[in-house]
Amino acid sequence: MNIFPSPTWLIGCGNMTGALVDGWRSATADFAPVTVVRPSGTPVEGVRTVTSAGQAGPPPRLVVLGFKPQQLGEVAPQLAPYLSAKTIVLSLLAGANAATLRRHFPGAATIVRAMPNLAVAVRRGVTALYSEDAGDTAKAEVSRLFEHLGFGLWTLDEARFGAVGAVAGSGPAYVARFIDALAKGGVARGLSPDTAQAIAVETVYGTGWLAASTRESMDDLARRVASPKGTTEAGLAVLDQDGRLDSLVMEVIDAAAARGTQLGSEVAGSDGLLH
Ligand SMILES: NC(=O)C1=CN([C@@H]2O[C@H](COP(=O)(O)OP(=O)(O)OC[C@H]3O[C@@H](n4cnc5c(N)ncnc54)[C@H](O)[C@@H]3O)[C@@H](O)[C@H]2O)C=CC1
Ligand SMILES: O=C(O)[C@@H]1CCC=N1
Repeated sequence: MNIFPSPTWLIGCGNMTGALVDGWRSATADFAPVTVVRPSGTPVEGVRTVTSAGQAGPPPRLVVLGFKPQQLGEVAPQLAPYLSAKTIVLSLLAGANAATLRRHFPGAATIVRAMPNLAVAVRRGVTALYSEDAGDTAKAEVSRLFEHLGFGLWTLDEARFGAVGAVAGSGPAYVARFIDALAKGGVARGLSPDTAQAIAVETVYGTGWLAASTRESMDDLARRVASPKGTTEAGLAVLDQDGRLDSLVMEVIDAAAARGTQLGSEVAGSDGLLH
């Protein structure tokens, strides 16, 4: 399957870009146009890997930024000379807004922000996309990359992009914590840790699948589980008391969003030119 603009460079290949590569591989993407640029040179199975942009070959049509936001100020000047007026810069960097990215890559054709989550590795990810300057062709090229990796959506503004990131980008970590808490409940009642984790994972997986299949409200789904005066109702009374789960999750999302804003300011100042 040909989904990559030619040439495509992946700058950095850690947890997130690695998850994208896993998803693309399982979707049988053809990696021939792709080069991974990573200082460590650690090979990526089936993908040409080099240690610097200077070794990557002809100027890229697409560059995926997959390093840490804090590295933007260091990496952008090394990369910018290789980008042309035909290059799409696709940034995965949390917090680095479109204006900051544009300042770092003034010569690129288009700047697109993407906020995927780790489940792209198994092609069940959620990816928010945002651009202030992408035309239809660039949007189609970027959409093609994500359409086999789960649910992707272009957001109308950067605030909504941030909102999807706060919920879905970070979401797998929060869900992992909830699974762990469920499993601990099983261990406390005598299950082995392995069994407890397996049933907690399968319960969350099955519930997500059910919810996605029926499209019913979460209230209705919970009501179908909780028999009047039954066991679940007793559990839900604790979970719902004073709306404490809602408040806790709201605090969690607020904290992540606030860190995103803070990261944005740190990164905006990292070019040494402005602010
Ligand atoms: N981990 C996640 O679930 C998500 C991460 N992101 C974003 O993805 C980006 C990467 O995050 P992770 O993969 O989690 O981090 P990571 O630490 O696992 O990977 C970072 C990669 O950058 C590479 N790198 C370091 N210095 C470099 C340089 N000078 N030039 C090129 N590459 C260099 C490293 O070799 C490493 O492969 C971040 O900007 C993050 O905000 C976005 C959505 C979700
Ligand atoms: O934690 C982070 O900063 C990145 C962005 C979303 C998920 N991981």
